[in-house]
Amino acid sequence: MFVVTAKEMYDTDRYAMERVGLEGKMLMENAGRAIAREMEASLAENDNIMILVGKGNNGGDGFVIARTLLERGYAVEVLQCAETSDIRGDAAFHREVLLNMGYSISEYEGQDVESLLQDKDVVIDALLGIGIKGAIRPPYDYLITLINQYQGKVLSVDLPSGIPADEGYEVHQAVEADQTIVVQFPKVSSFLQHTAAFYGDWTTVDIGLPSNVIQSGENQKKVWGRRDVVRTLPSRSSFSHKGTHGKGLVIGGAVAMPGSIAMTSRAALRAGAGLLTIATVQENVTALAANVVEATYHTLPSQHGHIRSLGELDFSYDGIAIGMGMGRHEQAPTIMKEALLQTEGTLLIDADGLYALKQVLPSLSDREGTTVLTPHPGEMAHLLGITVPELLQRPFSYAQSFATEHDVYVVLKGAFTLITNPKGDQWINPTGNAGLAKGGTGDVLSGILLSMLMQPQTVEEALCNGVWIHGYTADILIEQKHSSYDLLASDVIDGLPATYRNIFS
Ligand SMILES: NC(=O)C1=CN([C@@H]2O[C@H](COP(=O)(O)OP(=O)(O)OC[C@H]3O[C@@H](n4cnc5c(N)ncnc54)[C@H](OP(=O)(O)O)[C@@H]3O)[C@@H](O)[C@H]2O)[C@@H](O)CC1
Ligand SMILES: [K+]
Repeated sequence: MFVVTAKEMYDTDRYAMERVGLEGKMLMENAGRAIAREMEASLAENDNIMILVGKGNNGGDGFVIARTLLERGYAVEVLQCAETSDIRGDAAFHREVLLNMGYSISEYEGQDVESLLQDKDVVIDALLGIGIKGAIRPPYDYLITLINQYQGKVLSVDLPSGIPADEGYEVHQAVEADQTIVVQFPKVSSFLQHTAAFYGDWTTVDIGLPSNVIQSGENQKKVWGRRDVVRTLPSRSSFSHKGTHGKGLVIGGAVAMPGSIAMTSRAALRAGAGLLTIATVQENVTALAANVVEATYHTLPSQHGHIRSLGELDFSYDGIAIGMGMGRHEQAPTIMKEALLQTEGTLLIDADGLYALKQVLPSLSDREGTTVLTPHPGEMAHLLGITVPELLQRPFSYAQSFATEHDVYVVLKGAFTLITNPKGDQWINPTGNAGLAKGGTGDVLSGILLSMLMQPQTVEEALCNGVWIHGYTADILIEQKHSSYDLLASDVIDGLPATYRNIFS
């Protein structure tokens, strides 16, 4: 499923009209009818419905929705919140059709909308769509405030009015929808931390727009769904052996932090790694060996409880993960630089490793092999030299510029984990829940990703599948046995068998 910006949506619209021959009126008809059909699932037969219609094409959709619902017998009142002379083009056309069918339209002229809403069960918000620019102007500011005070159900058309399609905007005022019916493609703002909640539950409707424009465009954004996982996750040959499933190495840990590396390693093994070696400080090996019995160990020289150097470490592995529980200390950048230069194959860098990386960033360009960074917003902001709020305003652009500049894959963790490849293509992961906001879940993700990177699939597939599996496992655990309060990172490791059984069933 493609995720689009306002520009991509307008380009597609133009292409459909100018090149394909789908008229704007027809698209609006398709949109309004499909949205009305979808909304019916949330409506009761005798609901009193108010549609608030704005001046642009979002309002145009509103006229079609009104007509469709009226024809189906619903009690619908249409409140046009713009001057008739300001309504133009396809929206004006569908306004006329509504009137020609014998239905009436009330115009907003400063009347008491609050009391008009009092006897309504549902408000349909068709005030503003992807054409919004700047701070909300009257009368929409007042109407949005009223909608948000209103106690009944609020259904938004395409976007909750006031929310732009794109990233990079501060939102001061917007409709808090219970449900949003999105035209054709989800917009970027449904995956941003500060705007997603305004959408409520959202779903898309197909209005017959072609996807060629987006498919042929640069820097595509897609949601990675269950079907993608089932399609790409390699099943195992009965003739495979442990070497076929990847020989991995995890470098990290310190005396004060033995848990991280244990979780990464257990997760990697559970997720399917064939062989795993843990390289860590000698003080931790005995305890770790009792905990992760399937791994082999390489002891590293230590100083003050952390890794002093990588010593005689052998780097010939199918995949290497570094950084978890390593600590932030003086030797860390030198260790990181060595790992960057010595690892010929795939190198995944997480946690403290990312802080060390910041100091040796130029070495990234000396690498031939695949590099994967798995930062949370704090780590990503540190790497970019910006603040977390700045990053969260534009996570898509920042992840993209970093990935393309440094020729790396970036897995930016968050409520909507974003995977970016070095070309700048992006995938959004829809799985996961608040239970994952707990220490150790990042270590577990690194382990799953390390394992995935060693299986026969592309790097993109490995990362998207790994992130999906991690989130999905947490979702199943919350649904069946845990809650978002008590879920632990190690529960996610223990939940992996059920996930695999489910995917391959
Ligand atoms: N393929 C597609 O794309 C299809 C799209 N479709 C639908 O069309 C929608 C996009 O329509 P659109 O372009 O007319 O924009 P939309 O948001 O309705 O209105 C913008 C108007 O609002 C105003 N305005 C702007 N900012 C403002 C503010 N801050 N505060 C107050 N007012 C503000 C501004 O007027 P201005 O005040 O600048 O004169 C402008 O004229 C889209 O979301 C979808 O629902 C479907 O019908 C079919 C296929
Ligand atoms: K809207």
